[in-house]
Amino acid sequence: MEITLQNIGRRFNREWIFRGIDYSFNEAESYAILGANGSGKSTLVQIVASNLSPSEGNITYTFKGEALEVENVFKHLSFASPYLELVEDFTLTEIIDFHFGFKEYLQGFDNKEIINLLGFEKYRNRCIKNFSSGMKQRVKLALAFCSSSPILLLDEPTANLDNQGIDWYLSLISRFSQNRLTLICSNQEHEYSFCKKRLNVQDYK
Ligand SMILES: Nc1ncnc2c1ncn2[C@@H]1O[C@H](COP(=O)(O)OP(=O)(O)OP(=O)(O)O)[C@@H](O)[C@H]1O
Repeated sequence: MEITLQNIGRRFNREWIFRGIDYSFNEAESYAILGANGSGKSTLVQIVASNLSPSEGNITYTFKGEALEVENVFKHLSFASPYLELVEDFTLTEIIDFHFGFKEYLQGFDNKEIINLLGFEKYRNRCIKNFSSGMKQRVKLALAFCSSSPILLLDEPTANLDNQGIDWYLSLISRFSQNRLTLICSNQEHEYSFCKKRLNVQDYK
């Protein structure tokens, strides 16, 4: 999967958040999207995910050498962010089944293996609404990691995680970002230190 941004800009009302982004995200590489609070990292990743339209410019997706229609992009990406809501009335095991009603499992994973990866065996029948914010964040990451998709988008991946949770993320990110185009929105070095490529949205004010 390759994603090309041509002269991308986004404004809310009259305020331009960024303009003139020309950039290519190449297959199976890892990118950090950097910038201060409010600089537009989440806005950019929402545009890349095709959840938000750019106010100007073009974005193109190439999958296996062929152009991909914008309306089909969602099928090829996994996304985790603190502002993404989980269905609170589901138990852990139900939410995994629900998620994988729409997505395919990464090879070698199923409901049980994801619960093992989370280390949440004793919480399998607990409702998501009774999970702590850090536990929910781990679930969001595990669902994204274990979905078979060529694009992995993580916005503030260690938000709400304690030191143990951060270590859990760090122990997994290299493995799950391998062979997929990975974008990490962050201003915390530990979250993206493995990314060789960096795009700072503040360079496009
Ligand atoms: N729907 C919206 N309507 C109006 N303004 C918005 C909207 N969404 C975002 N903004 C504004 O766009 C700017 C960029 O927000 P964004 O969330 O992309 O920043 P960020 O770099 O991800 O910030 P943070 O590091 O705090 O998460 C901010 O000024 C924000 O208030």
